[in-house]
Amino acid sequence: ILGGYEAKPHLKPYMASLQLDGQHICGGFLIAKQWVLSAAHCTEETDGKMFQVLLGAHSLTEPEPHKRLYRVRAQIPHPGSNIHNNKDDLLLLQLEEEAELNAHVQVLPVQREDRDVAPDTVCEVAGWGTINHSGRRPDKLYQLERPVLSRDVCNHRTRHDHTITEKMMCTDSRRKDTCKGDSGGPLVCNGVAEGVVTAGSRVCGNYKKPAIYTRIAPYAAWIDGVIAAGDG
Ligand SMILES: NC(=O)c1cc2c(NC(=O)[C@@]34C[C@@H]5C[C@@H](C[C@@](N)(C5)C3)C4)cccc2[nH]1
Repeated sequence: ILGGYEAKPHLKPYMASLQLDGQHICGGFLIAKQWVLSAAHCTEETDGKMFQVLLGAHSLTEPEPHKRLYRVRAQIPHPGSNIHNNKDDLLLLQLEEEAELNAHVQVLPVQREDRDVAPDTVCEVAGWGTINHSGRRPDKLYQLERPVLSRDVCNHRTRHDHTITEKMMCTDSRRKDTCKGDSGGPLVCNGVAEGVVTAGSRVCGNYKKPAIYTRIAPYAAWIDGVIAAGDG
C-alpha cells in the first residue's frame, strides 16, 4: 500500500496473508468459514507449491491472540484466468478445516448485485504489500481509502486504453495506490467486498495507470458453485 497508513489492529478480521515458506506473497480475504478469495495470478511464481493462509493477524511476525496459519486443501483459479491478461483473475482457496471465527477472524460479505459502484464512491483497500518505491515490505497491515474511478476514465487511451471490461473496476492511483503484494486483497465499499486487487504487475502510484480490481458480483454464481461442490 503506497501512501496509506498502518491499519488499526484487527479491525479488518477478514484479511488473509497467502504465504509460501513463511513469506507473504499475496492478500486474500475470508468469504466463508472454510474459504478465502484471492487473485489467480498469485499462483504464478509458486511452482506448484500450496499456499498457507494466515488469519487473525495484524503483524506478520509477532505472536498475537487468535493469529493462526491454516493449510490449504484446494486452490481453485477461475477457469478463465490466464497469464496474458487480467481477465477472471480470481482464486478460491479451501482451508484444510473451517476457520475458528472470533474477534480477530470474521467473514466479509461479498457484493452479489451486479451493478457498478458509483464513481467517486470512497472505498478502502488493505494489505501487507510494499509501502514505498524502494519496495519496503511492512510487518503490519496497512490500509488506504480511494475513490472509485469511472470505467470510461479508466479506459481512456492514455490510461488503460480499453482493457477494463465490465467485470473490472478502477480506483484513482495518484500517489496513494495498491502495490506489489497487495494483490488478492478486497476493495471494500460500505462494508461489502466489491473487488479483488488484480495481481498483474503494474506501476504503483502513477495517476496514468489507475489500480485495477476484479469485480466480485459477476462471479457470485461461480463462487457459490465451487463452495457448494467443495463442501460436498
Ligand atoms: N495489484 C497491484 O497494484 C500490483 C501488483 C504488483 C506486482 N506484482 C505482484 O504483486 C505479484 C502478484 C502475484 C504474486 C507475486 C508474483 C506475481 N507475478 C503474481 C506478481 C507478486 C509487482 C509490482 C507492482 C504491482 N502492483
